[in-house]
Amino acid sequence: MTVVVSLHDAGRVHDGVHALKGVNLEVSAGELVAVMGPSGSGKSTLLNLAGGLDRPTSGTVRIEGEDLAGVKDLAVVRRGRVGYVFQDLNLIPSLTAAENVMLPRELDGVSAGKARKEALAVLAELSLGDLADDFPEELSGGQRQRVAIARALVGERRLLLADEPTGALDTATGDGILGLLRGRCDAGAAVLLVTHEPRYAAWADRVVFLRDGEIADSTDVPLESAR
Ligand SMILES: Nc1ncnc2c1ncn2[C@@H]1O[C@H](COP(=O)(O)OP(=O)(O)OP(=O)(O)O)[C@@H](O)[C@H]1O
Repeated sequence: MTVVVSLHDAGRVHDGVHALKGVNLEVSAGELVAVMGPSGSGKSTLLNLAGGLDRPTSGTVRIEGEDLAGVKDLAVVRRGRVGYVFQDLNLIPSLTAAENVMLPRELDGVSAGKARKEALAVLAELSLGDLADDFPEELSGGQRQRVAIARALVGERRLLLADEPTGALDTATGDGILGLLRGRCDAGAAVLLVTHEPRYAAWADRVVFLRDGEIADSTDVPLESAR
């Protein structure tokens, strides 16, 4: 299987705090890896490095074989290859749901017409088709969460990163989101999912446990689990 993202001995120091220490991790196409661990163990830092939102202070991060240390503008790598669902939803309040989802594609040079078509298709997949022209403030918390997820999924990105994507959602909707991530994964994406919930980790192929910035354990999830 093609390795989509790899961290080699990757570390990140924030103001003297070792948020991540010498982490080695590879996620291949078709693989969903759940990242678990106590608060402050480095889960978000790991996701930020894997997605090129932040650079390591030691070690190497590669996305589809490309060493990010040699990339001047990480935004280009992110927009084209990485979908990221943030903990805070980060929707732009002055744009409709569809426009929020279209934005990363338009920034990539896709025409407005094509970007809208893609956005409407993903929104429909997330049962948000009727709300495409609503603004974030007109949506419920759960609906906003799903729009943020639609924005991460649009455009066939090879690497999807989700930081507690089910946080504001009820169990049924959360299961729906996991099903979607799993579907993208089975279609060839690599997915890294931070979650505190074992029921969601059961959808993963592998669970990585972080403690004090290090991988304390890594376990393959048996196929007969919740999936
Ligand atoms: N920008 C920053 N500046 C200073 N310290 C930071 C920064 N980001 C993270 N840290 C520190 O790095 C460590 C790891 O943080 P991180 O957010 O990655 O953990 P986490 O496992 O995602 O936590 P949580 O589950 O609470 O979100 C913590 O000690 C945190 O205080």
